[in-house]
Amino acid sequence: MSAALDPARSVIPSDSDLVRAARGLPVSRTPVWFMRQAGRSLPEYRALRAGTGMLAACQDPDLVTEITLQPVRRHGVDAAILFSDIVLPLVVAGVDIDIKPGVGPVVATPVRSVADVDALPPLEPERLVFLQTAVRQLVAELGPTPLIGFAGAPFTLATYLIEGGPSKEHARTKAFMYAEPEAWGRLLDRLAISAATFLRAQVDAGASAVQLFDSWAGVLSAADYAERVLPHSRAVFDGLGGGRAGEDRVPRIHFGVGTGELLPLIGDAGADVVGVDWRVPLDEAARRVGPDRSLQGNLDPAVLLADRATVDREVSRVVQQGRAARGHIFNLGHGVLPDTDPGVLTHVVELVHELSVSPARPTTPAR
Ligand SMILES: Cc1c2[nH]c(c1CCC(=O)O)Cc1[nH]c(c(CCC(=O)O)c1C)Cc1[nH]c(c(CCC(=O)O)c1C)Cc1[nH]c(c(C)c1CCC(=O)O)C2
Repeated sequence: MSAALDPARSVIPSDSDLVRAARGLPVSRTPVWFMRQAGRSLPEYRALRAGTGMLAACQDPDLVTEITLQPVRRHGVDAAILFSDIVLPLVVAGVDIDIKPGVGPVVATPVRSVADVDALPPLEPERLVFLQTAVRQLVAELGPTPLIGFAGAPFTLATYLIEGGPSKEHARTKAFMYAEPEAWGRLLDRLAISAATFLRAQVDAGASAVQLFDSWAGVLSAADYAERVLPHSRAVFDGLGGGRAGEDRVPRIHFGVGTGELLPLIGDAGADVVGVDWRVPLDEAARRVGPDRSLQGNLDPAVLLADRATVDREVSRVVQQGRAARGHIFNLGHGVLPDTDPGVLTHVVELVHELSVSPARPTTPAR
C-alpha cells in the first residue's frame, strides 16, 4: 500500500522518510523508489501512452500526473518522480529534439561550433506553466508522499546536443570540450541556467526533493570532471537558491553512472545525497563520499531479472551496506529495465521496508 493511502503513516512530505534520510535524520524504515519507476515495465503505462509521443505526453499535465502516480499506487514506493525527460527544457525552449523509441533523444541539428552554442534559445520560465500545473496536481494527489523533481545536468545534456543522439564513447563531446574550452564553458553555462530554471519551477510548485541526473559523467577522468564540469553542476544547485542543507531547502540528489572515481566530487557539487550505481558497494561509497552526505542506490537493475533468491540476497546486501552511510535511500544503480516484472519491484519495496523497520521511529503513533 502506498504511504498516501496508509493512515498509519500520517506525515507531511517535508518530514517523510525520503526527506529525512536525505538530511541524515532517523527514519521509520529505509525509503525506496526506483529510477524509471514510471515507464515501460508497467502495462498501465503502455496502455496510457499508446498513440501519444513521449514528448507530447511529458507536456500534458493530466498525463504527467497519472503516469507519475501509477508506480506509487502499484508499488507503494516512498516517493514519486515527476514523469518528464532530461531533454524537456531544451524541447520547451524550441530546440528540435525527438525521443525515438528504443533509441533515446535525437537532436536534428547537433551543436558543433561556437555559433551553434550562441544560437541555442534560452528557456523562458513562462513556458513551464504545464509543468507547474502537473506538479501542483501531483502534490495534491500524493498527500504525504514526496514528489521528486529532476533535471539533466549540463554535461549529460551537452553529450546529446553535441553527439546528436545517444553515444557510447562520447568522443565528439570530449573533443569539443578539449578543443573549444571557451565554447564548452559557454554551452555548459547555458545548460546550467536552463536546468536551474526547470528545477526552480518544480520546487516553487511544491516538489519535496530534486535529483540532478548527470548520467554520463562517469566517462570523464576526475581531473576533467573537476575542472570542466563540476563548476557548472554546482551552478545548477546554486541557481536553485535556498540556504545550506537543512529545513529551509529541499534536498538535492545528484546521480551518475560509472562515477566510482568521481563520488567525492559529485558530492562537492552541492548534493545532500550522492546516487551510486551498482559498481561500488555502498559501504565503500560512504567512505568515498564522507560523513556529510547521504547515499542513494544501488541494486543492479539486472538482478531484478534473476531468480527470487538472488533478488532477496542482493536487496538485503544493499540494505546492510547502506547502513554505513549517513542516510540511505534505496534505489537501483540505474533505471528499471523495460522487461522487468513489476511484481518483483513491488516485492523489493516490501522487502526493503521489512528489513529496515526501525524501533526508533515507529510507523504507528504511540499511545
Ligand atoms: C539519459 C536520460 C534520458 N532521460 C532521463 C535520463 C537520465 C536518467 C538515466 O540515466 O536514465 C531521465 C528520465 N526519463 C524519464 C524519467 C521519468 C521518471 C522516472 O520514472 O524515473 C526520467 C527521470 C522518462 C522516460 N524517458 C524515456 C522513456 C521511454 C520512452 C517511452 O516510454 O516511449 C521514459 C519512460 C526516453 C528516453 N530518454 C532518454 C533515454 C536514454 C530514453 C530511453 C529511450 C528508449 O529506450 O526508448 C534520455
